[in-house]
Amino acid sequence: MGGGGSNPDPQSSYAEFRVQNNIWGAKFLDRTSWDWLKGKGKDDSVPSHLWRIHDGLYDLEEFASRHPGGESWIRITRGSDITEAFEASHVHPDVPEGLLKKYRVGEATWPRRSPFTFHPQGFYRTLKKRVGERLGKENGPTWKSRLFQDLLLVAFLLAFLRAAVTGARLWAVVTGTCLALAINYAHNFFHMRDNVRMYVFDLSCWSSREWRISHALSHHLFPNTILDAEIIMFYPFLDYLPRASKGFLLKYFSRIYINFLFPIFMPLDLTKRYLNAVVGKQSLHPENLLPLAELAILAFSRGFGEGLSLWMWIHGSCSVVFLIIGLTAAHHHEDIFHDGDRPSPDRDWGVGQLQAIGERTEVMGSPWLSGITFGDHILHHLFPTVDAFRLPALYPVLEETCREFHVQFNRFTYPELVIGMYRQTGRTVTNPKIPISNCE
Ligand code: HEM
Repeated sequence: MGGGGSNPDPQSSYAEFRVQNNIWGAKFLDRTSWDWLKGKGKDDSVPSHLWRIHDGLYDLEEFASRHPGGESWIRITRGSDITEAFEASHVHPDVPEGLLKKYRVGEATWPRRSPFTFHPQGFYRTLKKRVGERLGKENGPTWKSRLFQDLLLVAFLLAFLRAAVTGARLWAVVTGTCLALAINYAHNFFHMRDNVRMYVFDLSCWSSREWRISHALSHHLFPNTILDAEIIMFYPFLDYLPRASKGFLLKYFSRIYINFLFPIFMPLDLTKRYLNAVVGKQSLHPENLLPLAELAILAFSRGFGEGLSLWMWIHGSCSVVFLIIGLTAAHHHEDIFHDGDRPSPDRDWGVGQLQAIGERTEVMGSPWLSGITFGDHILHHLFPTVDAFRLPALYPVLEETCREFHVQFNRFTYPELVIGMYRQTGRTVTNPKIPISNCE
């Protein structure tokens, strides 16, 4: 990252190492969420049996199984710095912070590798306090939210049955579209404490368990930096970072050919997961078998060849719809911070989030539309455990705090973000102007 004294050194950072050495071919199977976690642990230099939060070292082994948010969040992050995850996950921090004291075993004497800070009087902590007060005790899913997820699931199941009975490609495409919308919303649920609706995500070729790492712990906490696993998800086909070394193909043609690769990205991820399971590099969990169960149903009703073809149409369409919505949702535009651009002098984590996100004006404040198109993105990034249906009520608090700290959040129309996304793929020059500043 450009600027900022405690930033990770790009040359030694595992994330950068992965971009340069671990992309494709023989190393293809190594590029997983679990590898990102291992790399982060290496970068953070935290003893492998402990967890770091701010400058404290904690032994959370015994606490993990009692963690109200779910055991896995704690287990998978052992041996790393979880400051950002801890701060962002607890909108009511009093109880978690009180509990922490019990598990403190030492002091971390080396600086954090993260570029971000959480000053008690800074932007994020101030905003979080106000948001906590505004929400009251409740931040989990509302009944409307649960109903919405269930309706999206039912739409997928009905379309799937229709495709299985008729064998029609059109119904396979409708099924894939319904699936993409259902998993977009299911992403709201995998950020929360463990719950059954988060597994809707696993009906697709993605895995909620892996996305809790590559998306919740990586992308969400370090958006558009080299610590963001999603920023290099499409490398070497596409590179969103403004690098001078970008070759001719990446610079001029990736914006064209990437569209033709959309249908295969999600099925490729599933293939990688299964291959890694075969070679013993990762284990499969029951929810990872859901796409296979879909294939079995289709093969049973249509025969293997036609069933496989339908399955590919469903997941190819899902991949296209999901990626079109996801890539144009909020993060890629030339006026949005990408690693290498000059960051704001205030390294507050919340300000960093504002710099790396653009809000789409068309869906802002409307959870029914935002939920299926990754809208209300800024508030969702800042408070990922708060239900999508509770976010619109938080805009007045966000706006008031932005005014007070002299920061603003980016707003774009959808066409601006689509055009910006394609232009960003060819950007080679870093942005010296600070997109959002509260210091100059
Ligand atoms: C990797 C780090 C962590 C992550 C990602 C995480 C995630 C979560 C999530 C998703 C929830 C549910 C939030 C909700 O429903 O509002 C939660 C709740 C909670 N977590 Fe964590 N957590 C982490 C670390 C910790 C630690 C270290 C502690 C304390 C030692 C802790 C204590 C709690 C408590 C007490 C709650 C319940 C809070 C409430 O109901 O208001 N968490 N956590």
